[in-house]
Amino acid sequence: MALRGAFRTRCGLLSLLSQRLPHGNHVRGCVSPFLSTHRRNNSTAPKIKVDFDQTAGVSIMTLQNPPVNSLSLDFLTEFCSALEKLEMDKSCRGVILTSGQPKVFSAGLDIMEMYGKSPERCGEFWRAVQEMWLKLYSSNMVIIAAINGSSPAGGCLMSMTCDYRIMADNPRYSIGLNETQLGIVAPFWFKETMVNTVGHRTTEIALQLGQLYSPTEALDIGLVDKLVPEDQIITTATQTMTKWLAVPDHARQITKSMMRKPTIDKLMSKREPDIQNFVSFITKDPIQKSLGLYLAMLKKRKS
Ligand SMILES: CCCCC/C=C\C/C=C\CCC/C=C/C(=O)SCCNC(=O)CCNC(=O)[C@H](O)C(C)(C)COP(=O)(O)OP(=O)(O)OC[C@H]1O[C@@H](n2cnc3c(N)ncnc32)[C@H](O)[C@@H]1OP(=O)(O)O
Repeated sequence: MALRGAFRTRCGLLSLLSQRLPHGNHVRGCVSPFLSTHRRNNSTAPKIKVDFDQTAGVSIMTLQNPPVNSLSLDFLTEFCSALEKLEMDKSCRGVILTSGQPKVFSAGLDIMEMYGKSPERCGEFWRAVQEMWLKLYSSNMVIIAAINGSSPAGGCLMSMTCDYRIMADNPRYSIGLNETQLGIVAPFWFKETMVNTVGHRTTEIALQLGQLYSPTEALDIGLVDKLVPEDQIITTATQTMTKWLAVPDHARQITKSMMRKPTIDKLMSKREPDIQNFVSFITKDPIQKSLGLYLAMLKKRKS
């Protein structure tokens, strides 16, 4: 993908931005003309499809927020509500997360939710992002990601909250926390989720470079656990789920909690300051300009 190439160049968008961005304070509604016509998915169709196999005790949650499953406020609200229902249903012991969109698992946080929005709206959005992470990372259910497409930034975060990650073996797909490439910063709980997944040193390199990995590279560093041909991703996830569900729930759940609790507690105790940090950071002029340029680049590479 052309964009992946751009992400990997040292003299990419970020250095361009550092040369061009003026310093400034808060911004309101700096929407550039091209964005006013930016196609949005305002459909009221369900953004999550849940197929529950009662016999197996497993649900498949299919993300269907076209075109790229970006994590908008509406999407996150619907996702959290669907996950909560499954969590409360004792007959559901496992969830497979996958995408109904071609080539993309999730494009990450919806950039339009962070661009030209009021501080109040940004705060509401960030609370929903936190909620998604908290619900997934602390779930008692076994959650397996069937990553059937690219999964940058928030999409990678979502995948990393799962207990096991199976990715389609397609070199055109990529996964990673590429926030710095947008001129933004992965917050501490994104960082800690990655440290818990691939270790400190790999995370240090990955986050500073905003690195996106091919499936093979992701497998090498342990960002995903298994690669399979795309048409085998759901059968492999189902087989893997059977293995995980063979372990007594209470023992597995206590172990999972023991591994994840320190990170969860840290966000729980800092939720409000984390929202304030996000709002004050994202509404700054240079950050808004950086996001605007990134959106323009996304748009331009299509033409
Ligand atoms: C003291 C300091 C403290 C600092 C810390 C404090 C706070 C932290 C601050 C900020 C944290 C923010 C964390 C952010 C996390 C994120 O997730 S940001 C999102 C990052 N996502 C990306 O970079 C992905 C960009 N997209 C792509 O690379 C590609 O779209 C693709 C996913 C690979 C799919 O490619 P393709 O199939 O070719 O599709 P198109 O590129 O043509 O896209 C179709 C349309 O979708 C639009 N789009 C794509 N991604 C997004 C997105 N994430 N949000 C919104 N819209 C998106 C794209 O522009 C196309 O639109 P049009 O059809 O042109 O209208």
